Amino acid sequence: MSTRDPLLSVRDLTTTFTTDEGTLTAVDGLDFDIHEGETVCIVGESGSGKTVASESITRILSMPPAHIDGEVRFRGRDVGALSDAELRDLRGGEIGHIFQNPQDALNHCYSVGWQIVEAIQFHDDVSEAEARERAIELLDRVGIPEATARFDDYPHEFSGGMKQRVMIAMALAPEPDLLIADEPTTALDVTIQSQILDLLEDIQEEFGMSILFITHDLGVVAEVADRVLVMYAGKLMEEGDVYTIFKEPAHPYTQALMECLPGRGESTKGIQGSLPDPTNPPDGCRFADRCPHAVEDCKKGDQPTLYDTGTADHRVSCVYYGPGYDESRILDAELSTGSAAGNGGTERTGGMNDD
Ligand SMILES: Nc1ncnc2c1ncn2[C@@H]1O[C@H](COP(=O)(O)OP(=O)(O)OP(=O)(O)O)[C@@H](O)[C@H]1O
Ligand code: NI
Repeated sequence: MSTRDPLLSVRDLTTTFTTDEGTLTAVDGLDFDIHEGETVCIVGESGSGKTVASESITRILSMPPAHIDGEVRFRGRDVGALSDAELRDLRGGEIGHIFQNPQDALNHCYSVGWQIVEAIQFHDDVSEAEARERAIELLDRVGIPEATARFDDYPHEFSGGMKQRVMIAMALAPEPDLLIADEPTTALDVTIQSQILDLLEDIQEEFGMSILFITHDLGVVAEVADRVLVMYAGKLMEEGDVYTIFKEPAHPYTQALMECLPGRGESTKGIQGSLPDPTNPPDGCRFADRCPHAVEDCKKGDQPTLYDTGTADHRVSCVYYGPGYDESRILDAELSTGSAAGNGGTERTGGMNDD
């Protein structure tokens, strides 16, 4: 990794909600960077805080109920210090967002063409005719057939995959430097899903933007990521480049996720047990209750610090990588379950998923 300044730098990001059950900590002390042109994936089970983390960056979350602490810098600018108007400019400009459900993000009362025109004009002072022309180019670029003819169609006249393409066109309209994509393909069937992933990849190359991609699907991670952040119960458990994460997953949680990989979709059996109560997280490692390797130290104090594994830019929050422990116990345990990355259908022996 180079020493150039990151495009986005997030430090000690902590987002809490006030609920009837008490303070719910959705994201707890998250640190990460995104460099220019890079695709960073946040992966983790439902409820681990992926969406809240990504929506805390540009503060899409309404505040209150959310309370956001920590530091977010975009191109060196302190995002936390921006006014509401500046935040709106940031969201409609340098940072684009696409969501799982284009249904919710598109306005049913306007043609898709005009929604893109609006997105262009929000950012650029161009004539309506020019914005219209650019909107058609964008629709064409994201693979809407007969873009000119479809400009005046309403969202309901598009299929799910086509609607997602329209959303991508809208997000691209202001030529963002960072695109935040929160489960953008989860609602789509597998064929359409891979077309959309290919589209995002092509567009990224063409526009040179960075992508923060959120998914619970390691299959998708393998396809799109340069670097991976594994989140669990609001904490960063492991980070590394995509090859390292798939070849040498270091955290028992990451290893457990890998084991769910072949059954992509509904058939995934998942990891036994469930996430801890976010209003009352346990001491020690948040995953300790579900971890086959947990020892007493894992249930004491704070979440372990992120230890270097010895592989470049690979860090893991697990006591076994700290002083006095032998990490080979974890790494070898992983090896014995066979290569998890994409071999498909391997029945595993022993451990977490056994009933
Ligand atoms: N507005 C809110 N008020 C209270 N709690 C919230 C709110 N939004 C999210 N949470 C809680 O924050 C935690 C993290 O939620 P988040 O949606 O970020 O998870 P996720 O990793 O994106 O999950 P999924 O894969 O299901 O999208 C969860 O416990 C969730 O219930
Ligand atoms: Ni989410």
